[in-house]
Amino acid sequence: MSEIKKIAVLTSGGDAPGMNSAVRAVVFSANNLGIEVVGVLRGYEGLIDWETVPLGLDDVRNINNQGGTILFTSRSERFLDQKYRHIAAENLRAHDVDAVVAIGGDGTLRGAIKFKDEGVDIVCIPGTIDRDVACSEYTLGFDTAANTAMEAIDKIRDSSVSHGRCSVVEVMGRKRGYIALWAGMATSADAIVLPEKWDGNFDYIINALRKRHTDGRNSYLVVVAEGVTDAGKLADLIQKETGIESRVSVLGYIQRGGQPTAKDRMYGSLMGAYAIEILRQGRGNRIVAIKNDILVDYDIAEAIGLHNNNLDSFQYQLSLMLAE
Ligand SMILES: Nc1ncnc2c1ncn2[C@@H]1O[C@H](COP(=O)(O)OP(=O)(O)O)[C@@H](O)[C@H]1O
Ligand SMILES: O=P(O)(O)OC[C@H]1O[C@](O)(COP(=O)(O)O)[C@@H](O)[C@@H]1O
Repeated sequence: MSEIKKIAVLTSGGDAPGMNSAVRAVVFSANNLGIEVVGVLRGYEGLIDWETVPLGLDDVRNINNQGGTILFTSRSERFLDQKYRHIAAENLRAHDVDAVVAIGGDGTLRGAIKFKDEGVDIVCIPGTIDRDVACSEYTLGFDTAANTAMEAIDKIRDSSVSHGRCSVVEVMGRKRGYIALWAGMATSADAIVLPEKWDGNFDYIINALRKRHTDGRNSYLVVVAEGVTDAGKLADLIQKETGIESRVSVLGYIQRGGQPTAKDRMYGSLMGAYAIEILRQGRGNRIVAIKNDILVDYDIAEAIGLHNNNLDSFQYQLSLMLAE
């Protein structure tokens, strides 16, 4: 890679708390090296339409505490089409941009791989509340989302206890159960239903709730990851099979919003700065990741090839034991 004089930064896919800290660190770190930064609006869509803003220090000074992403984001259908990726690459060349920093989840990574074929140097930062980027132990936004879910479930439990009901709470995470596991354990859920462990059988939940009912307990909490089943149907089933009055709460987008936790601000800052360090070293087509709590980076193609559908088995076993 030739010397970097100008870069573009974008956020893509689901917004995640901490993305702003990463953008801020990218701008500060680039500025330190005399590299110009343009912010691309609405993820890959903004590359295709060349919707950009210049980003200087004053543009990013007070964004650490903001949820969402100041650069906006999108799920770009057009970027799936090579014709539009070519237009995006031509736009970058026409504006003398040497490299792109893309902050997003596994879809953003898949887009980055394809974009590489258009001759674009790209460094990715894992940003998604789902924590589903296999190469990295952490993805920006997870901590904030898990805390938001925990606080919401605490409140739901207050009502559940008052009425002696069963609350079934659905949390986000696509095919991964990290938000459910963390929020469920933190709120002492009676059952946590995870995609990674789901065998299509609700009997163990029904039996566990029946036993609690018989033992005289008067409130029940089931946390279910969205990747498993329809939470409303599960609440209906619980009511039908156990006689416990049941209600469903789907937490939805509150899990994506709100002020980032210190962890997301810190990791956003670290990952943003590390992305610029990778480019300074003349390396492209990398993804920043966390391994053993240390910053590392992988070739994007190698990272995409990694699959990790396992949950930490100690954490999982503990979640079962604590729900007894
Ligand atoms: N196979 C692919 N080829 C090209 N672009 C892709 C591909 N998969 C995803 N993308 C792009 O990445 C964007 C973000 O991916 P998405 O799955 O929506 O969110 P996330 O990055 O959070 O997982 C998509 O909207 C699309 O524009
Ligand atoms: O914003 P949309 O398109 O409704 O997508 C909802 C999905 O986005 C997420 O909130 C975040 O996922 P990504 O970060 O992979 O985009 C998922 O947990 C959820 O399934």
